[in-house]
Amino acid sequence: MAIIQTKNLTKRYGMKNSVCNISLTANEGEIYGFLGLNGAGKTTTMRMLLKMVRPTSGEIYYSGQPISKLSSEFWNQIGYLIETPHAYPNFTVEENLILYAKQRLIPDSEIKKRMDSVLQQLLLDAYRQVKAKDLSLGNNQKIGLAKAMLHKPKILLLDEPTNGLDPEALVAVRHSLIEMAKNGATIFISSHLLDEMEKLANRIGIVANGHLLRELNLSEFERERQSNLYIKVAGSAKNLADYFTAKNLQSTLLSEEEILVPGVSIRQYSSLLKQLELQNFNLMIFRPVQESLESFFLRTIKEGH
Ligand SMILES: Nc1ncnc2c1ncn2[C@@H]1O[C@H](COP(=O)(O)OP(=O)(O)OP(=O)(O)O)[C@@H](O)[C@H]1O
Repeated sequence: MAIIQTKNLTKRYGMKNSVCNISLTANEGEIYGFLGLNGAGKTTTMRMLLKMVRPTSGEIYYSGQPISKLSSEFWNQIGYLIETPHAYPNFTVEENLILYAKQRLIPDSEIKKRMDSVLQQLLLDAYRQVKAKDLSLGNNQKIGLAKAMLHKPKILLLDEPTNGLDPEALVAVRHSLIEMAKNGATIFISSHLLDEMEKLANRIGIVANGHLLRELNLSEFERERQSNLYIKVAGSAKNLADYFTAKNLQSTLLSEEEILVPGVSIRQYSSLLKQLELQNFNLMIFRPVQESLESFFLRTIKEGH
């Protein structure tokens, strides 16, 4: 079921379209990675989804309801992280969260339990009594995430949520978000951290210059990402590259001993392997490597222009 949907969403500032005819869909339980370079239009789209910015044209629907018709109770089911600072600087982490829980109308009897759970999930437990102004960048970001998650929202909108997080925190946040999505939450994340998104998202939207170039789910991405053949030889990979060139196959030299050959299907592997052995190439590694989301993203943007 479509939970977040936009139709021809557009935002113009002066003569420039920051967001141009974006039609996207995030379904129930999906983690949607909204990917784009700096200035692509991600935050502007997020702001429109959160009613912080009025679209120039186009529509936004939540669970099929136009955004203008949504009740205030509905907005209570949304959690978001969009701008810094996330907290009152002179309040401790705990004080900030209690204040926020009250604003979110979480019953007093529930607040401590929710707060304990979120602080533990986000590895923020040890900082409960620290004032927000004394926190590191990453821990400040975690307060923003804790606030977004505290009331167990059904929809989460997160703008660059993993900014400033260390590797341990990245894993913790990833697990928390995956767990929320498994429990039915729909999570819409804008990011340009593609390695992280590859581990997290099960639907991807690629935006460039305000346009949505591609939207695809995980199985479509699996089908479309290129498979490359990676070969390492004991000796000179340049000779191997020349051999492929003679066979009209392009290749990329990765180092003196390594080479990447795109566009070879796995069915061709055994005959190619035999040919290379016949040519006396001393093969050390011969295996497929999947194109990364980063490479797919850059290729999509390049082709989209
Ligand atoms: N209030 C505004 N007035 C004028 N132009 C704006 C305004 N807000 C955003 N823009 C422009 O819209 C474009 C998209 O900006 P946006 O912040 O949405 O990009 P982004 O994808 O979130 O980038 P980043 O990854 O750097 O945060 C940019 O060219 C930006 O300068």
